[in-house]
Amino acid sequence: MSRPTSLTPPPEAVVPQPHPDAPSPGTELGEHYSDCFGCGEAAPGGLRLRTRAGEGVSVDAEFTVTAQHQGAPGLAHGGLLTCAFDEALGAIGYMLHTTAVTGHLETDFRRPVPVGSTLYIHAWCEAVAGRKIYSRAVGRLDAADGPIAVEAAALFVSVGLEHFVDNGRAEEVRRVLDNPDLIKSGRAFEVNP
Ligand SMILES: CCCCCCCCCCCCCCCC(=O)SCCNC(=O)CCNC(=O)[C@H](O)C(C)(C)COP(=O)(O)OP(=O)(O)OC[C@H]1O[C@@H](n2cnc3c(N)ncnc32)[C@H](O)[C@@H]1OP(=O)(O)O
Repeated sequence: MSRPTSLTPPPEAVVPQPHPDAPSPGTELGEHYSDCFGCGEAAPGGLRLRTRAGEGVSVDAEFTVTAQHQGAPGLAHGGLLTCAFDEALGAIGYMLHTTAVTGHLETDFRRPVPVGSTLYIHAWCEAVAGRKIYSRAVGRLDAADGPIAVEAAALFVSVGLEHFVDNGRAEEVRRVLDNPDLIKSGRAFEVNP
């Protein structure tokens, strides 16, 4: 048996079912916040991840690597690839109807990801223990059944709206509270000032 880590679900963890109000498989999840670097349309140079609800507690996402995402010439920066996985893994919260933030995230880079390629990410929840959500993801090059380029494992922690209101910079928080449309509706996040 391998050594337990912070990514090892505790014995009391359960395999979750999708929330009864979770979006059905194939539903486009859209951006969760217009300025989000991972999914927002308004974020300059952002990843613009496109995410759909998957089967069970899972999501599928696509990320096309542009010249703005380079680390080495013509190759994606590893940190930005990790960002794409953070975003996809975070979207699992929609399937559980909770808002969760990353506590711990590990990424394994298996092959280089060239500019112009599209990473097909499948992310799923393995277990939930109280507020702790244990998830994994795999990213394949240029097709849903393409070669594996990146794998990730994460622990997310469910938080309330106050996490964002209390910790975010006041001007952005105020802007969102004044215009809840900036946080997309029809998702797990409800902004009720
Ligand atoms: C204006 C309104 C707008 C609203 C708009 C909403 C927008 C919705 C946006 C969503 C966004 C998603 C975007 C992508 C995902 C990010 O990128 S999120 C950004 C990156 N992550 C962060 O900034 C999180 C920073 N960390 C924290 O805030 C706090 O450490 C946490 C994670 C909330 C936990 O703190 P806490 O709530 O005080 O809870 P705590 O008791 O410490 O931990 C709870 C449990 O988790 C365990 N745990 C916590 N961290 C770890 C860790 N790193 N390793 C192992 N175990 C851990 C603890 O041991 C504990 O276990 P138990 O004792 O229950 O067994």
